[in-house]
Amino acid sequence: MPSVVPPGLVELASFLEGLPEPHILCDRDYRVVAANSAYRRACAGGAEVVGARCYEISHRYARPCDQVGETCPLSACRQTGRRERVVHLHHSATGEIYESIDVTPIRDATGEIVYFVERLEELPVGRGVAHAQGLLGHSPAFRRMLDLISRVAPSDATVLLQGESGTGKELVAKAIHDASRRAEGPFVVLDCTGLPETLFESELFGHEKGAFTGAATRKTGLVEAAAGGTLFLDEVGDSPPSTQVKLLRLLETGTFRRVGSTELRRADFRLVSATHRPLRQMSAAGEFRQDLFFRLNTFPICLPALRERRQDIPLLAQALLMRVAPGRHLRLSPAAVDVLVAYDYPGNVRELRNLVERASLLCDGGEIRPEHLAEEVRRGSADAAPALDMALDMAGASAAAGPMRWDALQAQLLRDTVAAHRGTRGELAAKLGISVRTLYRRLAEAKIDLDGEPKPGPAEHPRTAAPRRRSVTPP
Ligand SMILES: Nc1ncnc2c1ncn2[C@@H]1O[C@H](COP(=O)(O)OP(=O)(O)OP(=O)(O)O)[C@@H](O)[C@H]1O
Repeated sequence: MPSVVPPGLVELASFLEGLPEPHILCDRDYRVVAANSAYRRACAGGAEVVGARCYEISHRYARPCDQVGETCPLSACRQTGRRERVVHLHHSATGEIYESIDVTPIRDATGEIVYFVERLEELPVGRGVAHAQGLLGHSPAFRRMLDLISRVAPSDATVLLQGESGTGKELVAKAIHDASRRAEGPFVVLDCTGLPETLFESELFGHEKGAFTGAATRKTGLVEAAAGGTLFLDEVGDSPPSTQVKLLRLLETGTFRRVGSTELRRADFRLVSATHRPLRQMSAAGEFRQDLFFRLNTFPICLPALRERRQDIPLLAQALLMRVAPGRHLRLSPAAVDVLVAYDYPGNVRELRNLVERASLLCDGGEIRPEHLAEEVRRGSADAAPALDMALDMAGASAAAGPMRWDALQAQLLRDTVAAHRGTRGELAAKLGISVRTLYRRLAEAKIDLDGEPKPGPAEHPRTAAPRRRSVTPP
C-alpha cells in the first residue's frame, strides 16, 4: 500500500492490503485514496492508481458512470447510505470482464459518509466481446440477469429459466453450469418437446436389456449421464402430465429405477430447466402440475427479450458478425445498425444471429449496409420507427409553416418528452426507440438535463442540478 494514504486511514488500508480480492478506498469525489495490490494487479497492470478517479480506471470514462448511462454503485451508496451492489463490464489487464462491485459506506464520528470501500469480484458467467462463446450484453436488464446467474451458480439450487425463444436460455444454463462447482462434470440436455411417456422414461432413467420390445441392449439414462454435473431440461413446460409425475418423483426422492430394473439408484445432478411458456399461469389453470412447478421454480430467472434491451443490439450484432464470419473483419455501417436497433426480433438473439449471418453472405466488401439486411427487417424498422423521429417528422410538417429552426424544434420536442416521462432512463430510451447512450448523446447535443431543463452553465456546480432528476429514476 503506498505511503500517500491519509494518516487516519492507514489501518484500514493495511487491512485491505491483506485481502485477496481487489479493493479500493474512494473519497466522495470518486478519487482513489488507497488500493490494494490485488486491485493494482487486476485493474492497472500493477501501476499506481491512487489519485485517479475510479471511473477513469475501470471504464476509461471522463465522467462518473451514472452521467454516461451506467449505474454507479458509489453514488447509489451515497444516496441510500447502504451497501450497494451492481454488475459492470470493466477493463482489466486481461481484457473486458464482467465484475460484481460491492460498495460499502464509511462514516465519520458525526455519521456522515466520508469514504467508500469498493470490492470487485470477477463474474465467471459473462465475458466481453472477445470471448468466443459467452453471453454478451451490457444493458441494465442483461446485467440484472447476469447478477442472478452469478449468485445462484455456486449453489446447487434448482433454476427455472423463463424467456421467449432465442433469448439464450440454453446459453444461460451452460453459463450456470460452467460457473458452478460441477463445472468439471457433464452438462446434459434433454428437450422435453414431444417426448411420449415411454420414451421420456427410458431417455431419462435408461433401461435394462429386454425391458421392452426393441431394448436389445442395456442403456444408461441421462440422469446417470449427468452424475456429478448438470441436467438441463429444455422446454419443460411441454412435458405431458404423465412424465411430470415421474419428474416430480425423481426430484422429491432423488432416486430412480432404470426401466425393467428393481434396483433403486441415487441421482446426483443439479437441475436447470427452461420454458418459453407461462408456467405459473399454466399451473394455476391446471395445465401443469402445481407441485412440480414449485419444485422447478426454486430460483426463477427471466431472460429479457431482445427488444427489451435494445441498447445491446449494436454490441451483439458486431460480436455475432465476428463469430459467424471469422477472419473477414466485417463491420456494420451506422445506417445498418439503426435498422437493426429499430427491429423487434420475435426470434430474439437467434434471429439477430441469422440476420447478420445472411448479411455477411450477401456482402462483398468490408461493410454491411441496410441493403444487405432482409426486406422484412428494413420494413419492420420503418414500422417501428423511433417514436422521437416520428414525432419530429410530424412536428417538422407543422413547423414548415413557421419560422422556428429545425434543430431548435427537435430540442423542444425532446425536452417536452423528457419532462413528461415518469420512469427510468432505460424506459425513456426504449420509448424513444434509441439506446441509453444515444439518449445521453442527444440530450447533450440539445443541452438538456434529465428533467427537461437546459443544462447548468459552466459556473454552476453539477451537483446542484442532481436533485432535479426526480422524474427519471435510475434503471
Ligand atoms: N446474450 C447472448 N450473447 C451471445 N449470444 C447469444 C446470447 N443469447 C443468445 N445467444 C445466441 O442465440 C442463439 C439462441 O440461443 P439459445 O439456443 O440459448 O436460446 P433459447 O432461449 O434456448 O432458444 P429456444 O427457446 O428456442 O431453445 C444461440 O446461437 C446463442 O449462442
